[in-house]
Amino acid sequence: MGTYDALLVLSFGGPEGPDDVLPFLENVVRGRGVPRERLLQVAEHYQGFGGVSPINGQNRELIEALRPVVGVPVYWGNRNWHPFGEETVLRMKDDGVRKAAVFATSAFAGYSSCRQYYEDIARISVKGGPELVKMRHFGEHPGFVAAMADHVRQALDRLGRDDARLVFTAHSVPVSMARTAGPYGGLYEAQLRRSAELVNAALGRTQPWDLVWQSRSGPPEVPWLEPDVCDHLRKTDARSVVLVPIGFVSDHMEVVYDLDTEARQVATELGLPMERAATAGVHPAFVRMVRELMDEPEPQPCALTCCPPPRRRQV
Ligand SMILES: CC1=C(CCC(=O)O)c2cc3nc(cc4[nH]c(cc5[nH]c(cc1n2)c(C)c5CCC(=O)O)c(CCC(=O)O)c4C)C(CCC(=O)O)=C3C
Ligand SMILES: [Fe+2]
Repeated sequence: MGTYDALLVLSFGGPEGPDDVLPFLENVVRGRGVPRERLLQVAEHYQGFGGVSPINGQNRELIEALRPVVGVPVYWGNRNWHPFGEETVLRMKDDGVRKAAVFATSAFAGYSSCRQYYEDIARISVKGGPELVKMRHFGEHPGFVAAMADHVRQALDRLGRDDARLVFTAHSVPVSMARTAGPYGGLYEAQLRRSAELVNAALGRTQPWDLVWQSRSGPPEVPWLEPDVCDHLRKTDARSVVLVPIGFVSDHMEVVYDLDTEARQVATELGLPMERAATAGVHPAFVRMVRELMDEPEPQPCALTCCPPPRRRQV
């Protein structure tokens, strides 16, 4: 059994009831200069779903699917909500785990999607506890691509039209963060484009596709990646659309609110036929990919200079 004696699924975390919502959001934006109005607005998105983010259920399902496949104990820890990574690592230490593979539930390069997970690992690591080895980016891995391609195919079938345009979406980030992603910059967007191209190719499609952004936050004067998915739907000349949330590995709040609620409403207003492809979730090819990542030679950690944290406004 490889070099790892456990797997740690390291994720974002999400609220599990109405009273969790604000404390969770405060954890997310601690020291990040997200305006209070945005926070309250996002709180409403969560309250619309009974204060429960789908992300925890998705992670529980993923972990159950991983257990029989990875052959070592699987642990779960989050950055922003219970079970916190800090507590999980103490449990791993008690259990005598020596060296754990860390699967961060985020596929691409960038501060929010990669560096911040290294920061989590540094923060939660304890003396005498397990060594935590973060697996590499996987957005271009054949397992991720196969899972997404399958889900796009299913969405195309549901749509039942031959004029569909694939509109890939990912979480917007500040332009400054996109510029400094990866060792040479621009890697978040570059990896997303390659991943989208691979999914398109796996489907045998040669039609053009789009990559657009969603879920922007931050103060309005700070530029974030554009166009926003809803603006894009208003402008597109496509006759029908499949939204493909390539930037997310499971159907969490950004997907069920920003796509299935907001973007859906725009499409309905426009009379634009639209389906949303499922995220990778617990697709068998995606689950197998995690095992394959664990069997690879131990990855070199990203250089400390890549994907630097954004400069924060003083608060
Ligand atoms: C690139 C990226 C991913 C994709 C990679 C990955 O999947 O990791 C991602 C995922 C997620 N983001 C999530 C939730 C939130 N993100 C926020 C804020 C922000 N995200 C950012 C970026 C990203 N975020 C950024 C640059 C900010 C601005 C503040 C900051 O610089 O940090 C805020 C604060 C409110 C708001 O501003 O919207 C919330 C609540 C959830 C959980 C959803 C659930 O509960 O189901 C998930 C999976
Ligand atoms: Fe986010």
